[in-house]
Amino acid sequence: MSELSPELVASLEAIVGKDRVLSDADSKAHYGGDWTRVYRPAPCAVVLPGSIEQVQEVVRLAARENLAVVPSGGRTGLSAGAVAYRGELVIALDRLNSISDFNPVERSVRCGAGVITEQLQNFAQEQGLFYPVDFASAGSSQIGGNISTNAGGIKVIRHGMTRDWVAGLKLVTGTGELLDLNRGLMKNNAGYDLRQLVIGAEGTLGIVVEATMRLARPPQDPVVLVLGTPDMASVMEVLEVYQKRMDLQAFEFFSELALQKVVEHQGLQRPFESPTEFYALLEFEQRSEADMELAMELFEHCVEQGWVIDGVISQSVAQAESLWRLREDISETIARWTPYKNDISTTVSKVPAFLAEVESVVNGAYPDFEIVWFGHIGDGNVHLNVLKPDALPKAEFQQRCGEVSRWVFEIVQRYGGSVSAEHGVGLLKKDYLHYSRSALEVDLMRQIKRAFDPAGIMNPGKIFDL
Ligand SMILES: O=C(O)CC[C@@H](O)C(=O)O
Ligand SMILES: [Zn+2]
Repeated sequence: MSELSPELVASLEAIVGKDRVLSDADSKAHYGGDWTRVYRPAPCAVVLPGSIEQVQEVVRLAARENLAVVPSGGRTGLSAGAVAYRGELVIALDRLNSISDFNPVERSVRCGAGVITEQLQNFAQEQGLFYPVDFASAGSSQIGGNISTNAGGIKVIRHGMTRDWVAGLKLVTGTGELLDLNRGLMKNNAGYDLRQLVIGAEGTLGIVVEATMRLARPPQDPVVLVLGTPDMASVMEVLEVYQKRMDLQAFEFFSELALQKVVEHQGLQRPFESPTEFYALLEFEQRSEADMELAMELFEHCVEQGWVIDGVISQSVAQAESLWRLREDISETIARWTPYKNDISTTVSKVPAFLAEVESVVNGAYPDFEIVWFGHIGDGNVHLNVLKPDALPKAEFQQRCGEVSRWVFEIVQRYGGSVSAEHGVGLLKKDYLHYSRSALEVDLMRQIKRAFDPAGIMNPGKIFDL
């Protein structure tokens, strides 16, 4: 359905208010898409409910009318999980953006689905606490969307994914009922943990409307090291050496090409003069002088072994932040080349062999394309971005990369890895799901979806087809 009938518009307006149903072209393009930029947004309309009850009423109406809905948060997703591409109704959660019920004993806080990640991070800081899930899009992404994609980011090695911080959540199912899952309990073995099913379900089971999020103690003075390494195998040696002796907050990596792009387009300084194939970025807490001494001792050991060629260590919080930009700004910087994205993972110990195989396949397959490597190597997760040459039409580029993807995913499958480590499946990785999940698993997912959403109206076509 590309346009809503006047009767449906009137029914929706009666629920959410007259100016909260949008059907102009700009609003449809804005709320109907995400950062994937592969699919053209084509919703029938956008509604902005102001309460949980209104979300329920809109979903009940949609179920009666057999109208598909797409929940929309900060729309920073990279797998088209929040793209309305075939006349769906977009339900944008922006107005459910209040933070309440802070509980210092539990170290938890209640967030509407539309609370921006950074808003929660700032709130935690005001209470002397810390919300540790962090990534470059934290200024736009919303808690409901983070939960629906189980967002990861740059501190997973230390603090885990969004899943680890959700103490409870409320979900509006495909029939418009409200589930209150786990209610903030630390221990609750009374049956299946439906909360965990909803986390990462990409809106296919219902709409997350509220969550109780846990907070952590803030880390002490963060120190950042950027180390230049001759190859990927050395990056992994460095990881092993540091992890054996220190509790790392982060262990990220990026290639020389990624660094060149970021330095050129963001006006940043190189960390040091000598270029190396790859760079590792480590963060640790400095609790005492001994931490710094240990970090330096390990650095010297890595240099002696030939795993590190050069390095820099932050001397202030400001310097730590500017070193982080070398890694965090990569995704946004390369967006101008409409890259073909892979977000693949395997278990950490298999990473060196896994990456060697992936590297040889992509280098052979894309002799004429620029390939940018970066990611959360300490979690076994790399982002492999292939940049589109300006002269090549988008469709042809996507098709060529899609063919190579199959070879990459065959390697992923052999290594028992994942075709989507943190960005989700959405529309973008749907055809490749079987490389990571068995037919039985996908069939069980379908049955679970039917139980939550019998009419099949919740973000249909995402992850798998019914
Ligand atoms: O753009 C990408 O491929 C990755 C984006 C994000 O997950 C990151 O780690 O920066
Ligand atoms: Zn990432």
